[in-house]
Amino acid sequence: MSVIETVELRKSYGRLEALKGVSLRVEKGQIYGLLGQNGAGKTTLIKILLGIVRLTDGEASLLGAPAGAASARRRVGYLPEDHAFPGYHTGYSLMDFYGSLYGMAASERKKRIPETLELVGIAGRMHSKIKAYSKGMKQRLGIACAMMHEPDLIVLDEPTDGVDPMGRREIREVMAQLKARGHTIFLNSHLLGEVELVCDRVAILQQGKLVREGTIAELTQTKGTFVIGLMPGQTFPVDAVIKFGFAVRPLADQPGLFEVTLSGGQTIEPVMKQLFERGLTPTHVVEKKQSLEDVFMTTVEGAEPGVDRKPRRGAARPVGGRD
Ligand SMILES: Nc1ncnc2c1ncn2[C@@H]1O[C@H](COP(=O)(O)OP(=O)(O)OP(=O)(O)O)[C@@H](O)[C@H]1O
Repeated sequence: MSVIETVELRKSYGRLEALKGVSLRVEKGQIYGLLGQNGAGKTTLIKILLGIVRLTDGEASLLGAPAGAASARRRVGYLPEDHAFPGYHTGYSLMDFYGSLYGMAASERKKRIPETLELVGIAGRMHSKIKAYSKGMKQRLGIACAMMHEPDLIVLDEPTDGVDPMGRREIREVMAQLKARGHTIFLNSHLLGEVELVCDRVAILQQGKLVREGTIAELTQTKGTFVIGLMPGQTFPVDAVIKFGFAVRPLADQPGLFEVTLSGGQTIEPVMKQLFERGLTPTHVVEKKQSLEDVFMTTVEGAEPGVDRKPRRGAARPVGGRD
């Protein structure tokens, strides 16, 4: 049984189609990232799963039950985006309040609150007022509230929003610990570097459609593109390599390195042969990997007419090649 499953999920708000047939599946124990530009439909999908809004068509299930069923909702923890906890509460009193909403007994809350706050690293401040907490502490308190009742699935909407790099790393560690304890995490975040570090699988939504889905390794793999560097003072034989049908371009942001792209069943051997025959010494030969940000930008490029995008770093135009 999948933790989350949607099949051809559609949602319209009046004439606006926020989701246009989204099918995805999240398995137990995964950290699953949902990506997309503003307005792509991420929050709508989460709200349907949690029964906050109704789907228009298709199917959505949560922990084996139809989305929104009370039996499944009880087994979910949710950290909404832009939450604002009352500053007069302490971390402890807020969690006590949440625990009572979850229906937890007082004795259970007394045990569970310090344990959970310990796990997210703010147990030492549990009796301080929330108004004195930093943004990172508030986010960690939000995660603690979402996981207090030991849910099977934890839905985190922008958990690292506004948090400094150190705090983000700590939140990543909390997510890794939750995964190790068997929780499934569904993460909605704009911070692609974070997502790349922590997620097992990722889905990219674009204007209500699922346009990419896979493991981080699958999505970031760039088959057939190599980055080659030579000993200082040596010149890369660009023309000779192009003659063999490879595309070559210097990397604008890494002087001395060249990107060589293979096509149609080529291997890198002829390029290496050219280098060795010329007495050149390659000091760097690495098959290129894209960052998740590159994948995301390539995927959504041109999606929003009129948006002025900055050129990506190192995105010089390739020369040569057969395509
Ligand atoms: N209650 C609503 N009524 C009408 N339109 C809505 C409503 N909620 C969302 N929308 C629209 O549906 C589309 C998807 O919105 P949604 O909030 O799901 O996107 P998102 O990917 O979560 O965006 P963001 O990253 O900005 O939070 C947007 O065009 C939005 O304006």
